[in-house]
Amino acid sequence: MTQPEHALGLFGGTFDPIHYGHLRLAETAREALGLERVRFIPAGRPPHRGTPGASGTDRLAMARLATADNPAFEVDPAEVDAAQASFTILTLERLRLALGPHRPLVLLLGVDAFLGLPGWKRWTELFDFAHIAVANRPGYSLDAAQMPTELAALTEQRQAAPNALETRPHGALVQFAMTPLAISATDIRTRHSAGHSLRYLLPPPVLDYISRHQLYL
Ligand SMILES: Nc1ncnc2c1ncn2[C@@H]1O[C@H](COP(=O)(O)OP(=O)(O)OP(=O)(O)O)[C@@H](O)[C@H]1O
Ligand SMILES: O=C(O)c1ccc[n+]([C@@H]2O[C@H](COP(=O)([O-])O)[C@@H](O)[C@H]2O)c1
Repeated sequence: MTQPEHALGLFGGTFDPIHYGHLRLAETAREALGLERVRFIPAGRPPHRGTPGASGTDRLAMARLATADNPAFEVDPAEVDAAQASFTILTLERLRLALGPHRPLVLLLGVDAFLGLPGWKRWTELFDFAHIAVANRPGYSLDAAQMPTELAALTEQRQAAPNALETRPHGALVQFAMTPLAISATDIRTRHSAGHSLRYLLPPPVLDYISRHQLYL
């Protein structure tokens, strides 16, 4: 009999720059959802937003610096290296092909990203490749009454307990609670360009990278 495979967390983002909100989300997901590892996937050309303030190379470098001290974290450069826009469905197709049909894959999203799901390319097919796990974020609510109808319907249909993630490779929707952190990359960029301190919002090696490379001025 084959052993069940451990779940892999997939965490995509523009990470412009990566901050403690991202890192805490990933660490909480790892622990709360029993993930073996979390793979950070910086978007090369993120859909549905303008060109990031830092290049893909810089955002990838910062993600590597931020995650280097956590043995359960890894960084996937594929979206930064790709020529095309970073559509999540294409990334999931690629990873499912590479990792085989049995491994549980868990796409990690903050609730703001989840609320935008109906605008994503082939969004209903995401569940054919992965589970989705949603974290709280200050300022956003998962209240069904405030969701687009199609998202509320999908939530009702797919919602499962976290222990469902290990029992099948894809298809479940779960929520998990992290310590609320009102940190955003937009706020970090704005503070920095105004000459304000970024200390304690992101890891010191990322702070150092931003200053050495004169980003977000
Ligand atoms: N403080 C936070 N708490 C919970 N989730 C977060 C937080 N910051 C980012 N996320 C989640 O991380 C993922 C990547 O987010 P992203 O890289 O766009 O960061 P951001 O801080 O929202 O950036 P920006 O302000 O540039 O939009 C998304 O799923 C988002 O919901
Ligand atoms: O696939 C899509 O259509 C799609 C649309 C918007 C965002 N995404 C992905 O969602 C993740 C978070 O996006 P963002 O803009 O909040 O950093 C990132 O991995 C994006 O590539 C994906």
